Amino acid sequence: QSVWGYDSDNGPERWHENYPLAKGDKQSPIEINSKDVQHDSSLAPWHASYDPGAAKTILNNGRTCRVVFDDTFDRSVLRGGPLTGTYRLRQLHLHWGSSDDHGSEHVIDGVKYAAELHMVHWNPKHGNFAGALKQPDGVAVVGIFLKVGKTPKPEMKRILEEIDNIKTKGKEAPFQHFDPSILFPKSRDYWTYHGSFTTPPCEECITWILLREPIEVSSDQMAKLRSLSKNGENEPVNPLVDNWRPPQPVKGRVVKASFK
Ligand SMILES: COc1cccc(N2C=Cc3cc(S(N)(=O)=O)sc3S2(=O)=O)c1
Ligand SMILES: [Zn+2]
Repeated sequence: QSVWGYDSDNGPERWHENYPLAKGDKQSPIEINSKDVQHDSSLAPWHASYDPGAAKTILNNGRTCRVVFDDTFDRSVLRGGPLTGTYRLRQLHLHWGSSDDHGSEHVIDGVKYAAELHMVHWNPKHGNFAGALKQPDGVAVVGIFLKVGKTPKPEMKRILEEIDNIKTKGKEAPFQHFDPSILFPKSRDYWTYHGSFTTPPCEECITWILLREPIEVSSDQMAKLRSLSKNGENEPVNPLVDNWRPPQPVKGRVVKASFK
């Protein structure tokens, strides 16, 4: 049993026992209510320029399915939007539910999406990732909501095709020649606010950029994601589902919107 997880004995309500930052006042995710959002006309558009050759591997770490990228130089970068400078893409991963009616971490006007995809970037001006964690502007995460619909986005197929090779905890497979920007929806509209990792250690070093337009997946694709296991090979099957943290107190933070 790992120190933290999403079960009753090691889940979000108990993370603060080993990770005190979990009780901070800039925690993520949060519930976004459009009536409280402030349109900021000074917010610039954001730009991602990713090198498909930077993709390395896909892994099941027992808590999520993660694609890892080469971030040893400015190879796949995010800039603009609320960000100052260039942020390097390090990894992407997902959070999902046990059924299509929930699974996202951020909740928008009461709506929970079936899943939420996070693209994690860090600011190399802080030397390395560990250094970036200690800075309020150290990390930028682009969040994309996954909605179950009739016209699933074919670009998700590449990730889901790999699931069969990483069924159990600790499994890893090569994952190359992949440009994650194909996952972006048409609209570049976003919300942005300052928050934290949604998992321990819960550092408050993240500029969140949440895309307003969800991408569509099929119910079968969601079932594929739910076929991942938390357990290792030859251990009792423990489905990897509901790996999301519930919304945390906003504590006076203002969410800005790039759109009216
Ligand atoms: C010192 O190693 C560290 C320190 C801090 C975070 C992490 N990571 C593991 C969880 C985690 C959760 C992320 S989320 N859901 O907020 O986008 S991003 C992320 S991580 O960077 O891969 C590793
Ligand atoms: Zn995440």
